[in-house]
Amino acid sequence: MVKRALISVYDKTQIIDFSKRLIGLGWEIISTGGTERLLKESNLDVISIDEVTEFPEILGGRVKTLHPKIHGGILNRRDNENDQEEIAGLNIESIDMVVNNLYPFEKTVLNPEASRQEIIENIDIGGPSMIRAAAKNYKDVIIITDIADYDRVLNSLEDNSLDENKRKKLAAKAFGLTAFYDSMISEYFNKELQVEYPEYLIKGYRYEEELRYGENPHQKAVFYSHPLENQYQMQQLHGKPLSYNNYNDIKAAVDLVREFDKPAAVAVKHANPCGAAVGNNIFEAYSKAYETDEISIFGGIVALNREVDEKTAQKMNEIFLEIIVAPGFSEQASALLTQKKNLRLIEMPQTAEKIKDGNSLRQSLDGMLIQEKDNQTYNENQLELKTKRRITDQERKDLDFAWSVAKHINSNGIVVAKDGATLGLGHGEVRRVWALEQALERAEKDLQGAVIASDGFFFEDTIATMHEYGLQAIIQPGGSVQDQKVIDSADKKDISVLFTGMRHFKH
Ligand SMILES: NC(=O)c1ncn([C@@H]2O[C@H](COP(=O)(O)O)[C@@H](O)[C@H]2O)c1NC=O
Repeated sequence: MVKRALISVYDKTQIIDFSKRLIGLGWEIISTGGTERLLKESNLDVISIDEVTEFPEILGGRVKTLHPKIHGGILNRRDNENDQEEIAGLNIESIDMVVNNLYPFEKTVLNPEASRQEIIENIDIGGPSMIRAAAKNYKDVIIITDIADYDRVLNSLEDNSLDENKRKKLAAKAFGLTAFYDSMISEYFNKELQVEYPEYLIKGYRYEEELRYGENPHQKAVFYSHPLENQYQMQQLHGKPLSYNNYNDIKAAVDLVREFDKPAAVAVKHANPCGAAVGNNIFEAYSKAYETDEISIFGGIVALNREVDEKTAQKMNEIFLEIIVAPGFSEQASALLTQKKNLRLIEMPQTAEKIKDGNSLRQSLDGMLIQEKDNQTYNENQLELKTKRRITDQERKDLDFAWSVAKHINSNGIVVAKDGATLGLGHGEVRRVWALEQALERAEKDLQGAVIASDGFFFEDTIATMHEYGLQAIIQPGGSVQDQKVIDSADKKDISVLFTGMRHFKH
């Protein structure tokens, strides 16, 4: 029996060559409208889909291959007598290969000019149905959904090596594609309907690259990208490929730098900031962030919310940095920084923009935890000075700055800040007062006029330690049963305590 392939492709790249080789191997080709025309123009012998279905394409192409003659031809079990009798009686001929790629839903959805109608028309129905049918019957039918597989499959046909396992691999890829395709459609509908937490959470990711390793060299790792997300549009301008830890560190640095309107710089180590500052220009911001901790920044990841200029680049070049992320690099800055082989430069316009609303996802136990992004700082109406001592204007600015930084450090977190720069940071301590002690010990500088931010409420021990170091202003959410005790002891020690009414734990 002559083998028959049904070819119906939106993206017609390489389809002529593929079809020629397939015909050369003795196969017959059935094809749909546009694909058929193209192949016929190249003088290839093609059977029109209408000849098989004895039914015209209808509804402007919405129904072309959705027909029992097609699906029966694909789905019949070659080793099942009943199936064979049935299709013979109905004059259905087997289809042994399906070559298909789908209407470009992804591209259409991402096109801001596309109308809703165009988006809907780009939901392929017949394609996924054929793909799934062929993939289900992989024992007898070859399913090709990727242009990159054309040569591989032809080679295997030529040397007779397209065994069941290889066909199963093609089928697994095909089911992955249709699920991925439907995930985008479902996300699009839910977004339009503003359904935040749908009954089934379907998110499709596309394989991007293998990473050298995971958090540690003995762990394998890869990166998958989401087709419809564009919150972090990275373009790597220079340096080695990114590692697994690089991805996480970049996110940590960028999320923090996006808090600020003024020129800002953030240095990150192990996904926690080791220095952050705002300044009148990006050089000043970077210099101040650097001075927080001139040791830890070494080998760190730096994010900036303004273009990197030559002067800043010169200063950055004085030490070893792993990555610099910024909305841009001046020509001179780029020329200087690209001299360093081991430095990676990432351009990301979003470093200069606020984080958009939405959810963050984290895989946990056997599922996925979803929460709204921590996109708020505090509610102005709930901001309350609970103590008697007045806060100076500079302290108020620094409290705001420190509070924004505290949001981005692992809890329990404490930030010591002065003049728009961190002096010391205490992260991820199991006791808050330890985080405070760490931050103060690290500050190592003149603490006169410095302020403290605490991502969660604290007890009297924090006030006692502040007093010991001569610190006089702290910002915190409040909300503890011991709040009054804290306020009383702060008043006794002439310390100002500003309540935000909003907590910022980060785990
Ligand atoms: N409706 C159908 O029966 C149908 N069958 C195949 N398609 C799609 O039509 C495209 C190919 O069309 P053409 O050969 O006319 O250029 C492919 O992307 C294929 O997935 C269909 N189109 C959409 O659902």
